[in-house]
Amino acid sequence: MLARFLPVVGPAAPGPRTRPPLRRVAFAPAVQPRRVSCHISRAYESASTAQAARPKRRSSSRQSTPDPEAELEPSANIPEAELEPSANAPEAELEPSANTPETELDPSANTPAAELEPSANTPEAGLEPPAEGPAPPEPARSGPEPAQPQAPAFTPSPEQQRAINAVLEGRNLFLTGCAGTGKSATFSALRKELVRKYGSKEEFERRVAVVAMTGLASTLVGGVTIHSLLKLKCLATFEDLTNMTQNRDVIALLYDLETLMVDEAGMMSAELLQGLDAGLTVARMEKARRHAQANEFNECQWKSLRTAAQSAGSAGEAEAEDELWAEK
Ligand SMILES: Nc1ncnc2c1ncn2[C@@H]1O[C@H](COP(=O)(O)OP(=O)(O)OP(=O)(O)O)[C@@H](O)[C@H]1O
Repeated sequence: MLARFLPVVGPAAPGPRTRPPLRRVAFAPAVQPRRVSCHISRAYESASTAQAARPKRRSSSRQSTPDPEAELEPSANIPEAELEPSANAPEAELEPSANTPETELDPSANTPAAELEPSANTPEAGLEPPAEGPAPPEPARSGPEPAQPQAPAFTPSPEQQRAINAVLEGRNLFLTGCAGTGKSATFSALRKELVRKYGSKEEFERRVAVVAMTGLASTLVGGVTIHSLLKLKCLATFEDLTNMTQNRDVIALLYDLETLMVDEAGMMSAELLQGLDAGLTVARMEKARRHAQANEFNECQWKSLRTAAQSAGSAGEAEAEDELWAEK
């Protein structure tokens, strides 16, 4: 097998056999991309662990259960029939007239198992039956609601903060890193920072577009798919992309855009990237054209004002304006 990887350099040279050095194939890119790494804090771990281990509500009414594991996860270890004492018996044993088909039974006697036992807080149904009498005291509910463990506020690591600052300063950023290094967390933190920067949701949506390559990913990052943003079909052809740059709605949308956040940008095809670039270029050109038009408009206004002043006979004012005009 090793021979397959030895470089073939021609016929073997006579003389002492020296093993040529093996060539190393480097898979790492020439330019090492900036990586974002993070350290999951202890507080975060303990919070999530506490949430996972939090016993379910009904375990309070089953404190006499000897098995501690069963107390934590009753549904995992105990069959559903054993959860309620009255449910131990099969349905046929619950009612003397069990042989009768269910449809023919008295409704009160033929209630399904979940309805028979109002106290059966089955997790599947999650039913809270109407209280038919005075409710038994429940120590867990009588006091104040126990505080739910919450995930601690996200504190970006220095690397993550550097990435966020770069975008806030208006620089282009390509964020990459291994799985679980905190890219998505940085993405969300950056989104929050931009919402804070623009003050309102409307302004944020006008200035920032958050897109992803798939519908699910776009939902997770609180954005839309890039195809939806650019009004493209799923499998956009080159012609579609060209048409997109002439779509006034799309250009109007890109016109005000200051930041484009793309999740999983590596999934973007070269054509799509090119189309996006073309759309943004057209939008920028349109902006420059309108700006120039606005300046022209100002000049026109200035001229008409000057003409109006002259016709009004205020020669002094007109001369002053002439001087100003000459300065311009
Ligand atoms: N600064 C931080 N402090 C505490 N926890 C963090 C921090 N950054 C990331 N995490 C946590 O690390 C875990 C992985 O982060 P994240 O999902 O953002 O990684 P990722 O690089 O996007 O991973 P993947 O490439 O698999 O999507 C998450 O549980 C996240 O909450």
